[in-house]
Amino acid sequence: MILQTDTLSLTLQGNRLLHDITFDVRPGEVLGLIGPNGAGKSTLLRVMAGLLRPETGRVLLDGQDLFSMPPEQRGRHLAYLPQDAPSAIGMSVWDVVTLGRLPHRRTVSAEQDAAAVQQALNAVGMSAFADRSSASLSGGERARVLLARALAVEAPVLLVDEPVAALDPAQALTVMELFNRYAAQGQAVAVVLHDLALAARFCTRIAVLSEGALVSIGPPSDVLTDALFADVYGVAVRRCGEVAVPWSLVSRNRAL
Ligand SMILES: Nc1ncnc2c1ncn2[C@@H]1O[C@H](COP(=O)(O)OP(=O)(O)OP(=O)(O)O)[C@@H](O)[C@H]1O
Repeated sequence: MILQTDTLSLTLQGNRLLHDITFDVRPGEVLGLIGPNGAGKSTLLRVMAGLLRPETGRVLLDGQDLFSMPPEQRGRHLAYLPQDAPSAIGMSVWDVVTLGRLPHRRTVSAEQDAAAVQQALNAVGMSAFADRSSASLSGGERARVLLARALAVEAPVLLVDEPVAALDPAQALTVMELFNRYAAQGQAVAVVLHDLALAARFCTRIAVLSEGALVSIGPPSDVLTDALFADVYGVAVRRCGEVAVPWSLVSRNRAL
């Protein structure tokens, strides 16, 4: 399924959070959403997930307006991992991941639900933790369980907000490889990232948000230019092979 935004704009409490955003997330791709703190990435993802209505513009899923879809249908088509998912105190890991099956209520068998939960736990390497209380997990373990909850939806479109922020380098690579595998199976993945080396390596295309506007979109090598780093982040980079490493502040005032 293809998820498109059409001239989205949103102002909340006098702040213009999104301005005239038109782009799409296509089946078979991992689209990286990057940009400075406060650029509007999470807000955009929430609108794309149908959780926040845009002031103007539309979100279309295979051409159908997302906000006119019954919530359970929308929930089966779109899986969303928020940046700050609350901890489910007292629930087991298995039960937390099972929450991802709620949109399928009464449409599939209990065995199918259990198989999806098991597969999601396997995918993030957390099946050995199934019976543990979610309250007892480390930060990185909790992040992987919450990702498993989104994977358990088995949705054709996956929207994930900073899924690797709490992960060590090996786990971060594992998760990015997982997104590439999902995309190779035909799913559309949109992922908010701050790690630009991971974005360059694993994303099919990168969309750059700055101050609520989409300032660039395309393949990583076209988008991640020295000018982009200077203009959007206020940093100069050093290049180590294909990887651009933030190296110095172009303007200390701008970057702060
Ligand atoms: N309900 C709201 N009312 C007013 N302003 C808001 C609201 N929600 C978010 N904002 C503001 O909108 C801007 C964008 O927030 P958002 O969380 O989308 O940024 P982000 O790009 O995801 O940032 P980060 O990289 O720090 O997570 C921020 O300046 C934030 O303070």
